[in-house]
Amino acid sequence: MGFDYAIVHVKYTIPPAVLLTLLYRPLFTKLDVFKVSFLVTVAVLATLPWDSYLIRNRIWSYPSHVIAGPTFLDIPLEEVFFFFIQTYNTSLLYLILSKPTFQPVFLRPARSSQMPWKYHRIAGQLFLLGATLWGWRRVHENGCGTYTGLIVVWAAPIVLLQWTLAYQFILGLPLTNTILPIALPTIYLWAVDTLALRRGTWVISADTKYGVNLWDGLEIEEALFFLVTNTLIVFGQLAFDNALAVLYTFPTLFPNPPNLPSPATLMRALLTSPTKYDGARLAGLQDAVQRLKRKSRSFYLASSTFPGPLRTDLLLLYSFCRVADDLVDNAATAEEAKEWISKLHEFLDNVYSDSKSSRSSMATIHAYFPPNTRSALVQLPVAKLPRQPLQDLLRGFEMDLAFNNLSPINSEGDLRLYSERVAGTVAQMCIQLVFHLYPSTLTPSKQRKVVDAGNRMGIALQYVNIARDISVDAHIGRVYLPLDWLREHGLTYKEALEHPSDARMERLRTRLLENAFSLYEGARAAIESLPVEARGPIRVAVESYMEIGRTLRKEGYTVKAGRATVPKWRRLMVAWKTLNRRTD
Ligand SMILES: CC(C)=CCC/C(C)=C/CC/C(C)=C/CC/C(C)=C/[C@@H]1[C@@H](COP(=O)(O)OP(=O)(O)O)[C@]1(C)CC/C=C(\C)CC/C=C(\C)CCC=C(C)C
Repeated sequence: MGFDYAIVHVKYTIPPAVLLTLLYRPLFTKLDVFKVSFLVTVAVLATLPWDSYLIRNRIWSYPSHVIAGPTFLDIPLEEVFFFFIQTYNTSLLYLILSKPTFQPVFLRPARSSQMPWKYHRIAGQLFLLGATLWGWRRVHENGCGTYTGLIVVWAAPIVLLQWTLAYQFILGLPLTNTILPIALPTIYLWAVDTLALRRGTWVISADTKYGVNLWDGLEIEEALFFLVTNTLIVFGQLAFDNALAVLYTFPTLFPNPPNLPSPATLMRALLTSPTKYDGARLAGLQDAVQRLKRKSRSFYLASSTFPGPLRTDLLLLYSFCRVADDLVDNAATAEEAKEWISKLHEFLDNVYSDSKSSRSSMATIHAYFPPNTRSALVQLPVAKLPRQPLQDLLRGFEMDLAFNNLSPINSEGDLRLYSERVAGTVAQMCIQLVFHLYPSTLTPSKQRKVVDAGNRMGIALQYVNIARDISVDAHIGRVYLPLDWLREHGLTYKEALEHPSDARMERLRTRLLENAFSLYEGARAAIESLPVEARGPIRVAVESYMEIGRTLRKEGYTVKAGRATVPKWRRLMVAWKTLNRRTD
């Protein structure tokens, strides 16, 4: 009896598990727990009979002085624990590395005659079939290729199934989602194995191995075993995510998908032919991701912390708000801007009208809006959003048009109304989307209170936005600071437009930021009443933006294109701290 194998765990497998858990803990959703538990269960169940066979046939063995003693199906418990912890560690690494990627946009729609990567699929299948036959022969020969053959015969059919179901996803995703989560734990386990074998923790029988080392101390069979098992785990995660992407991306194929889908539902999603994928929806999502990436670094970072289906809806909402705002802002004349707003109102009339068909809405979109904006309108998740905040948002844009050598913002009340319309509404819609996806246990009146707090938070964010953009806005003939504030500081509207960096304007910026932070302080506790899946991500979205306000309050901040910017490393720090923090 000994503890060498247990010490390998204490030294090499448990510390990464703790580290990865701490890193991913704030983002760990119920769906992640379900996914990891499912894979761990499958991995342990699939490995036990195989490993038991290997041990009983003395392909490998454990000297009695290195294991504690208890076994299950002749497998030392330390080894059973290894299957569990390896699957857990590799799965968590995959979850962390794949988090920044919005995976649904890597689904490929296909026409029946033209399956993307058809030949890659066939080549992969032939290779894995060939490998299985090759392994089978090595096992039958019962010579030095036996152990390799047993690894291949056991793993290749499972990889073949995973490949057949998810090859498009596997081939399309960035390498950070595929090769990297396989390579990192494999190399790590190769290093651990080198140390363990050198110390004789486990021994491979000389008769059933090739006797070839990848490097001194690492047998080729062991190297293959870790590579193959990590591939099984990551491909398992990818197949699972492929199913989730199909399930949550195509409401016409899967209306109201459950938050925790059953294996049967997942299989149905995986078996859905790519010819049925809605190409327009995928294009809309791709446009939305690119739009967010280009236009808002704060919300782009925050978006990756949201769970999949909520991320989809928020991206589509962002895309609509951005397109509408840009159409109005980039219009050459006030007349043109007004026309865009009335077209957008007509769009809302159409999509919220019971009597108009979706075909007539599409016709309006095609007749009125430029091609590069259409996907944002078509994909707006209207079924999950009330009409009122969208309409108020357009009324906020209308207020922008009233700037004409004059300002429509006379008082602090006007500023608040404007900010409520352009940003309070956005916050209300974000919360509606959260409640739609993750039904809350709060009473309707408490839910309304949360929406009200969200509204105030939206106003706070808009104040920060205005404080950041004083110079940029002055260049386009707008000063959003209330006229009575300007008067209190002896400034006329014209002076404020011409001298946005005047010391008095700086004092007004400080006053606006104070208001922003006081609204923020009053509203932030309500985030903790949101469904648990949304709390951390909403905190990140809010804090990443408020960090711009904190930067503006410090002296000597960096300005890019006339705007204060927060360096990437600081945005990441804020996101990380925020995810781990709780407001009281
Ligand atoms: C994570 C993610 C994808 C979030 C998307 C949020 C979203 C839908 C944002 C829409 C943004 C937008 C283009 C709106 C049009 C009107 C506008 C310009 C509003 C200002 C945004 C600033 O964006 P940006 O800096 O890119 O704008 P400009 O370059 O100046 O054009 C706003 C400041 C509004 C943003 C407000 C929110 C995102 C609301 C945040 C509040 C919550 C999520 C609720 C908090 C909940 C509680 C309970 C307190």
